[in-house]
This record gives sequence, structure tokens and C-alpha cells, in this order.
Amino acid sequence: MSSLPVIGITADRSMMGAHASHTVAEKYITAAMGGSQAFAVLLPALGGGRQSITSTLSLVDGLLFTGSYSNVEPARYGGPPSAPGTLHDPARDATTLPLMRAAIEAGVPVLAICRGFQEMNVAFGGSLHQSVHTTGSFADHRENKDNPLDVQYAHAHAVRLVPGGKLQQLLQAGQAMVNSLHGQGVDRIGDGLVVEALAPDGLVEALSVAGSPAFALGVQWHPEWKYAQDKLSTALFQAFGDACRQRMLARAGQQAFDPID
Ligand SMILES: N[C@@H](CCC(=O)NCCCC(=O)O)C(=O)O
Repeated sequence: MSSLPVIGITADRSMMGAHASHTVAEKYITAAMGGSQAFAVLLPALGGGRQSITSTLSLVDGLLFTGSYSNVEPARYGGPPSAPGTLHDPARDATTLPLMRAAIEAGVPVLAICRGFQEMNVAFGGSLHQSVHTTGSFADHRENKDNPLDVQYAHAHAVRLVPGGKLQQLLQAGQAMVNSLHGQGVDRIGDGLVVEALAPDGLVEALSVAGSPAFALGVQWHPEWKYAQDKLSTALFQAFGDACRQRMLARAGQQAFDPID
């Protein structure tokens, strides 16, 4: 048995030339390995039950739901059709949405980032604003894609950590600075989800799952970016890794008592 917990990382499905491909940005892999001290494996976005959720959950000690430029298809939360030209990834939706709920119910630790955070909300029956900056109620939370990456992923605004919440307890502070690279945002909050952080304009920036048997946290920002240099990001990946290690040890204990057949 490996001494490292295994973290499954959700991939996007897109075309590389003529070939359907499954990809994960390396920053998520290095953050899981370095920040959570885990062994990273990539989970293809095959959807449609082609690889069963039960088998996936039996292979991993935790799941990292990644960010992505694509939007969750609005039919998944009863929203109006997307603006023409919006990037979707229906295979990813079909993979991550059922996996998210099943993982959390089974006590598999979950950290969900940006699109992953939006998936958490939709998986629990919530809905999304398709472009928060056109609602009239919120600021523009998008990055300027013409800027160098270091500028795009730099701190953009504060978040207020809800007193007594999981994030506030983790950081032992009332607020933190975060980056901001998203056009969509949480509208109706999913059933059983708990607000953990808010942007100055009131947009929900982090969610946890009430009564979840294990770590289950989603954040709208990108803690994987320079995870080792930012106090909140370091704390998040460490706490996620600790939860994954706990599950690994619990599973090892269970196996030791399984009858030999
Ligand atoms: N499409 C959604 C989600 C935004 C998001 O996840 N961006 C990530 C960009 C690439 C990355 O850093 O992985 C939205 O715009 O709201």
C-alpha cells in the first residue's frame, strides 16, 4: 500500500485535433501532490456511467474538482439557454455532477475549485447566474485574459469568512484576499449547502456541505495557484490532504479486518 492518499482529479473533455481528449491543468496536479501530500490520478470525463462511480470511489481517498473555462450546461439547473458561443463540456457535467454527490454521501473528501465549486452547487440542486456582471447586482469577477497569468491570478478582492464556519476556523481570521476568474456565480444555493465566504458585493464565494461525513468544501477562487505562497491556499490543501489521509487509514483498517477469500 502507498503511504500517500490517492486524490482523483477531474478532467475536461475537449478535442485535441481530431481526437477527443481528457485534460487537467498541471497546477491542480502539483497542488494535490505538494499541498495535500497526495498521489494524483486523473479521472477522465467519460460520463454516461462508462466507468462506474462505485469503482471510482473505491480507488481514491479524495476528489479534487477542478476549474475550467467551460460552463455547466444551464439545463442542469433549469436556467435559460447560454449566450451563443458559450463553451460547454457535457461529458464533464455528466461525470462530475453525479460523482460529486455520491462522493460526499460516501464520506470521500472533496475540494471543489471554481467550475468545481459551481458544480457542487448544481449537484445539490442550486442554480447559477450565467454572467454575474450583467445582473446589475454584482461586480465583474472575470479576469482580463490579455494579462500575464501572474496578473490574472493575483489577489483581486477580499472575501468575508463566515464567523464559526469551516474556512474561518481553518484560517483563524475574519477575511482573506482571493483571486477571481469567473463569469458565472452562485444564484440559488443548493439544498444543504452552507455559505462559508462572501465577496464584498455579496456573491457567494465558498460553500460547505451541512453534516457531510468528511471534508467537503468548494471555493469560487483558485487556491491551487501558488498554493504554497498564500496562507489560506496552503491551509486549504493541507486540511484536504489530512482528510484524505484519514480516509486512507480508515480504509486500510477496514481491509485488515476483511475476511480473506
Ligand atoms: N466557466 C466558469 C468557471 C471559471 C473557471 O473555472 N475558470 C478556470 C479557468 C482555468 C483554470 O484556471 O483552471 C465561469 O466562468 O464562471
